[in-house]
Amino acid sequence: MKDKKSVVGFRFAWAGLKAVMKKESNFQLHLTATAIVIAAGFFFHLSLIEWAVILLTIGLVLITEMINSVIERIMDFTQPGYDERIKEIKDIAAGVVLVTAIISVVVGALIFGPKVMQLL
Ligand SMILES: Nc1ncnc2c1ncn2[C@@H]1O[C@H](COP(=O)(O)OP(=O)(O)OP(=O)(O)O)[C@@H](O)[C@H]1O
Repeated sequence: MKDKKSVVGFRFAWAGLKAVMKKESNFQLHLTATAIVIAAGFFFHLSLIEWAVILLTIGLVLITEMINSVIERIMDFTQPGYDERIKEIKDIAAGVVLVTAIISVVVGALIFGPKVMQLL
C-alpha cells in the first residue's frame, strides 16, 4: 500500500518536472547550460570534488528556477490583474534565481577557468 502511494507520488513529481521542462523557457535554457557544463566536465576530466561542486551548483539553479515557477503560478492564480505587491513578490523570486545564476557563473569560472587557461 505504502509502495503504491510512493509510486503515485513519484508520478506526480515527474509530471511536475515535465511541466516546467515543457512550459518554462528559462528552465530549458538552464538545461541546455547544464548539458554543456556536463560535457565540459567530461572533457576536462573533473575530479570527484569538482563534480560534486558543479552538480550541487547545477541543482541549486534548477531548483530555484522551479520554485520561481511555482511562485509565479501561485501569484497568477491569486491575482491575475496588476498589483504592486505581486510585482515585488515575483521580482524577489526572480532575484533568487539571479543570485544562484551569478553563483554558478563564479563556480564555473573557478573550476573551468584554470583548465581553459592551460589549454591556451
Ligand atoms: N500581476 C502582476 N502585477 C504586477 N507586476 C507583475 C504581475 N505579473 C508580472 N509582473 C511583473 O512582470 C515580471 C515578469 O513576470 P512573469 O510572471 O511574466 O514572469 P517571467 O519572469 O516572465 O517568467 P516566465 O517567462 O517564466 O513567465 C515580474 O517580475 C513582475 O515585475
